[in-house]
Amino acid sequence: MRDAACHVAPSGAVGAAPAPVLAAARGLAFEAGGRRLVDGIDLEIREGRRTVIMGANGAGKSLLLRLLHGLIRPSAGTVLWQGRPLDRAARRAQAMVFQRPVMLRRSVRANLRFALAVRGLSGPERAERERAALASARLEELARRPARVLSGGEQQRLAVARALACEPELLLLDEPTASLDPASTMAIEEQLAEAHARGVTLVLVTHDLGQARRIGDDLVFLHAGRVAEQGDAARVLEAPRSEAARAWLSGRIYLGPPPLRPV
Ligand SMILES: Nc1ncnc2c1ncn2[C@@H]1O[C@H](COP(=O)(O)OP(=O)(O)OP(=O)(O)O)[C@@H](O)[C@H]1O
Repeated sequence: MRDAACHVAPSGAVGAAPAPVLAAARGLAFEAGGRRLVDGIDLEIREGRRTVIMGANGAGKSLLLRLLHGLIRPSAGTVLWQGRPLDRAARRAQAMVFQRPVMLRRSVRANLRFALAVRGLSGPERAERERAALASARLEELARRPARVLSGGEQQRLAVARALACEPELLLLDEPTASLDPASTMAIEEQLAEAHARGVTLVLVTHDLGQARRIGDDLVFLHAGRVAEQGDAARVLEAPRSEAARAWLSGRIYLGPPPLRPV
């Protein structure tokens, strides 16, 4: 990942070649309502890394995630996937999990089946992925229950398992544990740890400092639609260099520049 002058090597990899860049943003901007909400973002997501995105409410974290996933089109700049502009095939190599799980009005099992059906898998392979997803979400006992009656934590475990069942190379998560209790949060983090161990690259938006410490390899701190700071997660959390990150991490309210730019 990089800002104006900062390239971040994978942590602990002194002298080792950095992992290849999987996804990148180049001069990424998004405008709406006469304001530039995301402004000039440059970053690189490296294969197998866990990147945490933090910043105050309204800093542009969700917009950045949506831009990276191709859900919204940038007003300027580009999202690259393995060095090429993001296209349909690249989007299929990604999955996204939202703060509020989006469940079909069907059973837990049918939600998994629906996600897998569009992937052109053989019957046995679909059945195996379905079994593995139910196990990783610890929902075997609830497989026949309507997904929408599950608790918030159960639904989010299902959402993560469903996204991972499609075997994405990159999983983007937008505050997946924001409304969950510590036990449910830990269950989601275990799913993410398993996925990471299998080589899935993770990008996670969170306000939870403990979670950022537990999960983050790299950290991108946004302020007013721009990257205020990025680097090794432990370093940014312990010794932030930007005033925006310093203020936020110490619980102060920072209203300093740059404001969201009118366009
Ligand atoms: N389609 C849109 N049209 C106009 N403004 C928008 C649009 N989408 C987002 N915004 C605004 O852009 C800013 C950034 O939104 P975003 O959802 O990315 O923030 P965030 O950092 O994820 O915040 P939070 O931590 O509260 O979830 C907010 O001020 C929001 O109101």
